[in-house]
Amino acid sequence: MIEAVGLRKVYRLKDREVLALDNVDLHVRQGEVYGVVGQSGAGKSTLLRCVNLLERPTEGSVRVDGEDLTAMAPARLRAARRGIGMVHQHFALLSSRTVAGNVAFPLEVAGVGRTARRSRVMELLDLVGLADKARAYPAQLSGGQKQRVGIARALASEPKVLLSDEATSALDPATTESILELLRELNRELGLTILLITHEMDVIKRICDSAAIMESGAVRESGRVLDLIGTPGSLLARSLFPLPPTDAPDVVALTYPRSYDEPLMSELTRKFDVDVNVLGGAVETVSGQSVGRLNVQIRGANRDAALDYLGDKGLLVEVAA
Ligand SMILES: Nc1ncnc2c1ncn2[C@@H]1O[C@H](COP(=O)(O)OP(=O)(O)OP(=O)(O)O)[C@@H](O)[C@H]1O
Repeated sequence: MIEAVGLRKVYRLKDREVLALDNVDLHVRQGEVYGVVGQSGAGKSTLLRCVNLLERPTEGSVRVDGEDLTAMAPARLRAARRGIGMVHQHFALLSSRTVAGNVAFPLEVAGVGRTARRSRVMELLDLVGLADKARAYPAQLSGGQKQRVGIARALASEPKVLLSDEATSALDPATTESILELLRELNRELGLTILLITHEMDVIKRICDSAAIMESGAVRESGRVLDLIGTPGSLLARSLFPLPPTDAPDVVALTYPRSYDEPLMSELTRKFDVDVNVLGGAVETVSGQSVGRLNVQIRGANRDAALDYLGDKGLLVEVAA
């Protein structure tokens, strides 16, 4: 759905150059929620702006829905951009227009007639749960409601792809949760492909099917979230499920890359006669699977056989050095 290949972006300043993207590839499948995560300055916003060509990459190509945006003349590019919605961190609403007026704005620009516009705006407000706020002004809304307006406006031109630039960073945790829930629903119900950037690991855990970790303009790791969690040495797994340091003896870090029906820990104690003590960690639902990482102390004469057993079951077993 989104195929970016070999993206490089160099910003030329007066006295120096900044390499914001360094040979970045991105493959976002149709109908998935894809998260790009990284610290400030990693190049996430530049990547997002290069995907809809708000920023022209210095090198590389971007295809959205099979069309090469980088090769398009300006008029065709403007038309193609209507198929890509964008949601902003600070909402970017017009304060002098009502909620309905904000959502109607892209429809007006696209030349949609008044009657069709009105019914489309009400449909969109209904979709984001704001049908009763059509006549309110942005200043009368909460942050979460403003973002719902931003999302409705982004969907006005019926895009196939939604780009989200830190859509929840300015919101409190409960509101973040409800906006993420809304994005997930829109993804499922409309088949909308969502590419989001975030600095919050929790966003990846909550709604992303796939993810990329960026650092210094480059992608360090990318793929399906569950696959990455099951990959030895994964940065994503460590970032999603950080383990507190421990100096207790005989501790192993266990990564569960999927749900298990069988009670593995009690099987260990029964089959191998070892003592098992969970010291810390977290197990959470990601893409419908219970996955996580735990620090577990395993002691007894058959410890090595017990660890092999867990490895055979598909757990990642990392023995502290
Ligand atoms: N218009 C610009 N001119 C010059 N340098 C820029 C410009 N935009 C971004 N940069 C630089 O490019 C690098 C990547 O910035 P970018 O904003 O893409 O990172 P980011 O991961 O989105 O960070 P943040 O979350 O803080 O926005 C940084 O070093 C930044 O200073």
